[in-house]
Amino acid sequence: MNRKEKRMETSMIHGGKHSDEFLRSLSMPIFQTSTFSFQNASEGERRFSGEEEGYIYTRLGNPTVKALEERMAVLEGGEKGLAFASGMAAVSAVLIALTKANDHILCSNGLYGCTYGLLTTLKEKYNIQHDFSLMETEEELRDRITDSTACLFIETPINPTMKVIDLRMVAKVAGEYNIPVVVDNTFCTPYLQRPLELGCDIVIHSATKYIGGHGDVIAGLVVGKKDFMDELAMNEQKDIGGVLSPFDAWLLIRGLKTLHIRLDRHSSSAGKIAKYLKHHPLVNEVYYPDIESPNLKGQMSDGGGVLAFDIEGGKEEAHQVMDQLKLIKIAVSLGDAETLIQHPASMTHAVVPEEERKKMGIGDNLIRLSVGLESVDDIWEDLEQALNAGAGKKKRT
Ligand code: MET
Repeated sequence: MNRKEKRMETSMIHGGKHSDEFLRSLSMPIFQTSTFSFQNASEGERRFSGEEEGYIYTRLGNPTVKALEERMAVLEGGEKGLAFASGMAAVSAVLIALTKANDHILCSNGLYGCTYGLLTTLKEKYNIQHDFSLMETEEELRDRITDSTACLFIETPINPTMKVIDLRMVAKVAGEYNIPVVVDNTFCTPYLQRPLELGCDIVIHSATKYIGGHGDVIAGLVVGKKDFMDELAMNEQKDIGGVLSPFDAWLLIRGLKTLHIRLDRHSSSAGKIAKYLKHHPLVNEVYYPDIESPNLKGQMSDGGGVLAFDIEGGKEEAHQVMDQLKLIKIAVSLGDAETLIQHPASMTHAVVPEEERKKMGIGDNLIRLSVGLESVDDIWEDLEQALNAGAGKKKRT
């Protein structure tokens, strides 16, 4: 059976490694081992030289981790996947692989705070410059590309402003200059958006979020073309060494099996909450992807589970609303069964200087919500009472 031909929901459960290899175990076994012994010294030598395939040491490869990597490659429609110890381990490995000193990285107009922090480090240490582009038109994008641009790094939807970028347009322009396009697909997962099919080159995930889905693992994933991924495995993954543990890989394999069902519910609940919020008098603006927008041409199959909104006031009012919540947890992260709320300006994006934050559209009154799997009515009841008790109290006085 050619598993690549199966539909997405089936591939989430069966894609990649065939379990027949492991005593027909239905669930992928956890190879909780640091190393693999050789039958003799010559076998060890052959494996190290690459003359013979086989496991050596878990930092260099592990069957449980490989099963996850193969499944992700199938789901993203890529040639090869690699797993990392965190989303940031994946981002840093890819950016280090694609750049050298004095290069330039062109980014979407908004990035997760730690990705921004990494770019700052690369600039300070290796003079790798970065710029932000709205990526709304071909002209503006062309203007921002320089002779030193080594890659485009894009979040879509952007964390936390939820702005979406037309990946087909970006991939077309970048292709004219032969510049690789890297997409952080964390908010969508391949179930909602497949950047490689739209012409992009490398996909990154914080698998901590929807792929894990249960708030119990920190992990990162990368999918791309075999040549690039082989280099990434041999250099940045192996030698920097931010690899995923076999147990954490197993948690992600388990998480993937229900990803489609979870995301259907996350999306439908988030869509409803976005609508309710739009009608709330104390909410100024709601940010949730408009998948019907003409430039997206069906790029996203659904809106996903994250939204953001501006309330009346600033940081103090935002914190006040959050402090009134009873069911919803104040926590950074997203994609969990639990609804999570956070204040980007003082939490996930606090490291971004205020001026830069404002340019990205992250005001002090912006709140991000990751809509969980609880009853949508309970989520809304909690949010509504918190808005009324927090911001409302302030407004009335
Ligand atoms: C350590 S801060 C945040 C974690 C995660 N990337 C988020 O956006 O919530």
